[in-house]
Amino acid sequence: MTIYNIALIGFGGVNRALAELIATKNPLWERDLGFRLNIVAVSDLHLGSVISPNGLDARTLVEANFAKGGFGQLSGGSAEADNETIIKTAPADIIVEATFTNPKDGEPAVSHCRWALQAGKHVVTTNKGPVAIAAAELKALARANGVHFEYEGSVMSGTPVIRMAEKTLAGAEVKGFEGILNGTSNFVLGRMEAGLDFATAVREAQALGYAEADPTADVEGFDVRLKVVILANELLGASLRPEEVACTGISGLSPSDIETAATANSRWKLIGSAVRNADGTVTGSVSSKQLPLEHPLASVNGATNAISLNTELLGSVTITGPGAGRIETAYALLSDIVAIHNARAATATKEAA
Ligand SMILES: NC(=O)c1ccc[n+]([C@@H]2O[C@H](COP(=O)([O-])OP(=O)(O)OC[C@H]3O[C@@H](n4cnc5c(N)ncnc54)[C@H](O)[C@@H]3O)[C@@H](O)[C@H]2O)c1
Ligand SMILES: N[C@@H](CCO)C(=O)O
Repeated sequence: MTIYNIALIGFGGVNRALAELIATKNPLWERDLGFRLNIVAVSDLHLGSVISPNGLDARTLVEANFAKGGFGQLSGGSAEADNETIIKTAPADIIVEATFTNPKDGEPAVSHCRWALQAGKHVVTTNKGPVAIAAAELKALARANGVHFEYEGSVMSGTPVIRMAEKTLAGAEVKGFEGILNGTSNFVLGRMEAGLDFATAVREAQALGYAEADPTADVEGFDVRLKVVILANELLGASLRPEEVACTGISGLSPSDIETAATANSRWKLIGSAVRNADGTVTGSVSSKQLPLEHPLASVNGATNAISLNTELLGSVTITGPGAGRIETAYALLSDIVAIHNARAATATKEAA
């Protein structure tokens, strides 16, 4: 049986949910997936950092109500978040990066990923910053160091879209996509349709763990812009940068806009899309659109996301599922670890043959 030692960078909603899953699901994973996870280090800006080479008890981590700097009370702990030391020196096979998404330059998460890959450690992340801004560099670094850089949860949380499009739809020739790629804004639009004001609806999305640390990114479309860049670069072979994608959000929509759309049998949706043009270039955009009720994306509600991939051989293929949420996103991290485990097993089999 394989044990993967993991270090959690950031201990907010998503990584805490992963620890919660580890506390209850390790026996199941051991039986069904062939590995278990052991948390050997955690670092969080608010709580501090801790290294325990033999492993920390996941349940204690989740249940203890640590105050600011609280990891300082643990054996091997410090009240300061020393990410660099943790990433470089903790005896971890996999670094799990789930700090806040910085839509401007991806930092400090880009550095976290770089340090880990240079140290020969796999990286799994739900953080959109490093993927949208530095994927090419980080993938090259991973290859050079014989490790993996995996980021399924950076788009549509645990709903498989990146791996599904790349592996299961290989050869179908994706030509473009359009989708609802932000759970918070979709949830907020639905709550406004139910009569709530914008600010209350955003607060609800925050309480449910859908929103970014700064929800401006959700409602102004910046979060979707990162996801459009990630998918365009990954699936359409583009090398877009976020500032090249035109972007408007939902904050300009008033209750009367929402009402007018309903009267016209339509609904507002924040749509992210990209298309490969005839000359081979790729154009991406993010904007709120009034969709007729019969449009396939009009009936996608709450924090659910959906994406329609336009393919040469199959026509339109639509994937729908959770686009945000703590456990849903922690599942994406697990799916990345499963991918690493399966790739290692395949290499071992090849080498043995
Ligand atoms: N919550 C979701 O539904 C969801 C879905 C997909 C992707 N994501 C992404 O996953 C990441 C984590 O999301 P979350 O919901 O857990 O966010 P969160 O705000 O709940 O947690 C982030 C944690 O990171 C810590 N942190 C911030 N900067 C740090 C630093 N420099 N060093 C160490 N710790 C630091 C914060 O103290 C906080 O505890 C974000 O990048 C987010 O965009 C979240
Ligand atoms: N804040 C994001 C999280 C998922 O990336 C959303 O609401 O979709």
